[in-house]
Amino acid sequence: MSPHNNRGITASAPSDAQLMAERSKFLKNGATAGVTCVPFSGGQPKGGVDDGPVEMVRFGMLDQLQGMGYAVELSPGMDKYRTMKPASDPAIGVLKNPRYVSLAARRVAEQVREHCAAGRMAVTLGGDHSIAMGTLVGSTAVYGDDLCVVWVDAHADINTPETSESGNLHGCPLAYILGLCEPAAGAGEEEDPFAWVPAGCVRTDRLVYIGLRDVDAAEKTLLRKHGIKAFSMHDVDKHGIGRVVEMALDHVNRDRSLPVHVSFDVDALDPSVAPATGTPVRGGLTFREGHYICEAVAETGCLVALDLVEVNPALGDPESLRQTVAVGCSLVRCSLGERLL
Ligand SMILES: NC(=[NH2+])NCCC[C@H](N)C(=O)O
Ligand SMILES: [Mn+2]
Ligand SMILES: [Mn+2]
Repeated sequence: MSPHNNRGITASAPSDAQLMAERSKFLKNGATAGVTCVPFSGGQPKGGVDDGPVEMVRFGMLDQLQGMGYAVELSPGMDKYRTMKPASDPAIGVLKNPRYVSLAARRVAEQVREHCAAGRMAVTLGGDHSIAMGTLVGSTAVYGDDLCVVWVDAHADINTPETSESGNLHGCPLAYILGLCEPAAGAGEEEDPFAWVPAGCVRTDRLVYIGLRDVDAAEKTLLRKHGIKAFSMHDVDKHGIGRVVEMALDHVNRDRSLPVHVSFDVDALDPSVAPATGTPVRGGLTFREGHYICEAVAETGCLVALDLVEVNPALGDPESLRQTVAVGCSLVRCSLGERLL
């Protein structure tokens, strides 16, 4: 192809970076990915999910983003997430590792806030899903309650300390974010390590779920009580993923004029597609359905933050690990604008 147009003026093709900058409506530095790796497993009992980010990076995640034309700005000090575990962290009620989860999420919040404030696309690699408490505090600190959340998951992760049966905080982040938790009466940081989370920083009408199929009874009650929109796998079967994503975005962001944060739990995918994860549930999204969600959100130009969580390289054989890490990387690439054609 000739670089000259018919007026004889040299027209240079726009660079990938220019294309991306035009495509992201809210990012002043949309050609930079602000990546935060969070090797953290304290929100659930299985070891190994803390190796998720390292494995994704080893698989080439950052090089792949650079190959797409992104500059990568990596948050420093990821090893600190492993060493910041308090010496003593007894359960508070049913909640396990509450102080550790709180410390880690608080640090995530600061690192994500910095990326968002600099106008970068904030990409957070987990780690278990409790870290989304941090990512959402970070993104809403910059975008306020305009921020829309698309939560892609087999689970609703909306248990309160009162409703959680497991005591695992990766099942609770949205309850804190939406402000559904009773403040521990008169409690300071010691009784309520999550007092720093701005309750209600995400509005219940700006949250939408895709992929649900394992929701606790008390969580169903909460979803109904607060009128939170959710598209289960039943809805995906009924309408098809194309229609579901359109309806989901119409619900939170009808005019596609608000910033969007996608929190993608890899267990939303069917275990045949993403086997290496701590709480797999059969009957999940296909490979294409998962990618379609990411591509369709990318096309809106509204994405400002993405979490990719719950990849656990310790679970399953080497092929399960490879497959899950690879799919994690490709979901991130699609979300950041990789196109099939
Ligand atoms: N992020 C996840 N994988 N969450 C699973 C949560 C499972 C269950 N609802 C619980 O609260 O323990
Ligand atoms: Mn899940
Ligand atoms: Mn989850």
